[in-house]
Amino acid sequence: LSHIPGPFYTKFTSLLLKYHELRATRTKYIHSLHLRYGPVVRVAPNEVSFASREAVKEIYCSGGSGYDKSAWYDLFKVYGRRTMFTTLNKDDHAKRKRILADRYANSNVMREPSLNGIVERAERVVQRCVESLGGSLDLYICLHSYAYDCVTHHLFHPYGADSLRNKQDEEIMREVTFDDSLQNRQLSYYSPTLHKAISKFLYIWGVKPRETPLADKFVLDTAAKTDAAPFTLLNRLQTVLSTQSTDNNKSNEDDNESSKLAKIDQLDIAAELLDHMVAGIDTTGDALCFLMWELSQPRSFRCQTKLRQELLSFPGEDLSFDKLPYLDAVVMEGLRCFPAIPMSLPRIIPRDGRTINGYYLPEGTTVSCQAHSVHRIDREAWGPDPDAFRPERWLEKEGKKDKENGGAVEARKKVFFAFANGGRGCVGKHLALAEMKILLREVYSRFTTLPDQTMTEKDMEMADQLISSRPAGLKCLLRFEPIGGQEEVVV
Ligand code: HEM
Repeated sequence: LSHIPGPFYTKFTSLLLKYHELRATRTKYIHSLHLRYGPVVRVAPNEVSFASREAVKEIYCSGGSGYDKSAWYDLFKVYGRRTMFTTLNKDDHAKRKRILADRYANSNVMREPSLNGIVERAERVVQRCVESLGGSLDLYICLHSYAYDCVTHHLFHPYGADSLRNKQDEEIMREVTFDDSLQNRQLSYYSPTLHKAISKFLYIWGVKPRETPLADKFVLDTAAKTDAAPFTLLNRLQTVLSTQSTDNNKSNEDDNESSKLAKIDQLDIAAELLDHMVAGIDTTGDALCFLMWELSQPRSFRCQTKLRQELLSFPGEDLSFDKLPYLDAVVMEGLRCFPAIPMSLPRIIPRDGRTINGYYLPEGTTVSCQAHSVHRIDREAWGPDPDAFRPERWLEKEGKKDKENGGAVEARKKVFFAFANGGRGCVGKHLALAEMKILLREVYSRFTTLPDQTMTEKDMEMADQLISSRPAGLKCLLRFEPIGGQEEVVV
């Protein structure tokens, strides 16, 4: 890869990259290389990072699902099983996705029983805000509880969690959210032998493996239920399992639709559900946390006020959000500036190699895009102020040049990478967006939010985890002021 732009040492070694991975600063390091070398940069002898429209399209969307995932995803196996997320090749992935994608379709998420569960949980957050009046509220905890309760509602209803009110459920959320296994898991990936040899010492040094016994047990127990609500993923997976057993009793000639799907057993069901539960907690929790922190800064008061004005002009019942374009713009801009998964999503160059952005890459090269850079480097899409939080960029009228590119906002949406892109993009996107919009509507139509004075910018710096990113201080204290005085807050 020596013909590709990048620091000279990356021709010979990946040590600096690994150092940044261990320090939880990989995303920022790669971004600094993009700022210096442009949209294509060699980051290790066998790895290239891209930050361009063309690369996103080729790596993640060509042939529908883009290139196969790299073996790095083995780190995320659950109960020793591969899930949809950890499946490396696209055919197996497509089989699993066919089973469950309809549970995440917008039409299923926007159904009343699904949506009402989210609204109920958002009201519990408002209750917490009310209780905090006169002091501050740790939104980091509160929003992770909200995300946990919402996602388990969608996966398991009526067996979803209630961590916003129940301490035992909160313990499960904390176990997942405060996981500190980054370094341990990286070492097990890069050097399994060394990892095995020194694993006991690692524990003594505080470099712990991922351990979530409470969450594991909760999901194993709940996944065995056979009477979950029709809109849930558990219901869908149990139905497939029972159809599969019936089909096994029929002759081969009778083989039907289920043969096109991956075969699953009870442990696969639990693994898939645990994966989705974990995928739905930190992502939505952190995305909302960074966004509400930004809205609470003096520099963004203008946006907070504009959002409130819109919410108060269309109060209440309409849950489709059609009449709330500024809310949509705030959420999009939040996910652009603070994507919960800001880092590289590694894929492998297929047989015979490929050319991306004019550079030939041989088979087996690791390639990736990271949302943090894709959302900033392309000045044509983002303009001269990519680091500014400016929701209006999602509402701007088209200029002449934009028209040629298919419209300013439409063009921007094509580069938007917070949920990745193509057939392996985020299946929970509609659920996440509904959770975010409902929560912001419930909070900002009642309160002004301000940062607590004990908080520092450092507390809210982006700290990489294995796949997502969280505030470095593991807290986000905000103060809530009722817009019409204390007695006006109606939950
Ligand atoms: C703001 C919130 C969220 C963001 C930013 C987000 C982002 C992403 C991204 C970038 C990916 C691709 C990862 C990769 O290629 O390695 C992904 C995949 C995935 N997400 Fe999300 N996600 C969010 C919320 C959710 C929620 C609520 C769920 C609910 C269950 C979910 C479930 C999944 C699953 C199962 C996959 C794997 C999809 C596949 O491999 O086909 N996500 N997400």
